[in-house]
Amino acid sequence: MAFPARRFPIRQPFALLPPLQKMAATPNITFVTGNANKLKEVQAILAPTGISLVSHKLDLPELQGTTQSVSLEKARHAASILQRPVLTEDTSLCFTAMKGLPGPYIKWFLDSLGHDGLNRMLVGFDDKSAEAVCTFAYCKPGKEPVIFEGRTNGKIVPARGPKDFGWDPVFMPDGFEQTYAEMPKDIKNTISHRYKALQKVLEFLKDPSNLE
Ligand SMILES: O=c1[nH]c(=O)c2ncn([C@@H]3O[C@H](COP(=O)(O)OP(=O)(O)OP(=O)(O)O)[C@@H](O)[C@H]3O)c2[nH]1
Ligand SMILES: [Mg+2]
Repeated sequence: MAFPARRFPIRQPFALLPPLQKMAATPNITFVTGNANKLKEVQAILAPTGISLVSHKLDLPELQGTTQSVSLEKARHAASILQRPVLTEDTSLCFTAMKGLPGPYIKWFLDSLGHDGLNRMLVGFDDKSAEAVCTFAYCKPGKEPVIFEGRTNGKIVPARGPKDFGWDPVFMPDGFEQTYAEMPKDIKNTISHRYKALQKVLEFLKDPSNLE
């Protein structure tokens, strides 16, 4: 199995996960998101599989609750509006020192406080560790969604790198000296919370009975 060449500094041996494989049958998937950067990453990660992704932009209500409950409700809602099977995604950024907060509310913390504010939230704590969590949910209209989670551990650092995607500049994954924003996209897309969750989505999609 070919692995991407290492073109980035690492602090410790770190195994890159394998690229996703071409699928025998390639379903059409409706991915519902209002976030263009998420869509680009999902398209890039799924490219080797042959799956064709139809994207649909909906501004879905997001209930308060755990990462899982927010994801489940987003998927139920999207399937009910579009009346077809859908894939949705919700991303959390969980600070260990804050017992998992901001978690699913990271979007609002980031919008209000910016990168500097996210760092300042941790000033009183020695522990700067955080977990990026991606939760996909697949749902058919009227049925219960199935969820798939991917997690990547790292720490919160002063912003470094391009600022075009969310909190990427302040998240440095464990084993790397670069933030998500600084590292090449093809590296982020092989270690990220999103990549790990999509691996599980693909396992599920390989079973045709799950798509009926
Ligand atoms: O630096 C980042 N690297 C990532 O890999 C990543 N994935 C999501 N995000 C941001 O985290 C919040 C999640 O909120 P979120 O899951 O509700 O997304 P969203 O509302 O933008 O889209 P969607 O809900 O329509 O899919 C939003 O601010 C996203 O921009 C990321 N930031
Ligand atoms: Mg959202």
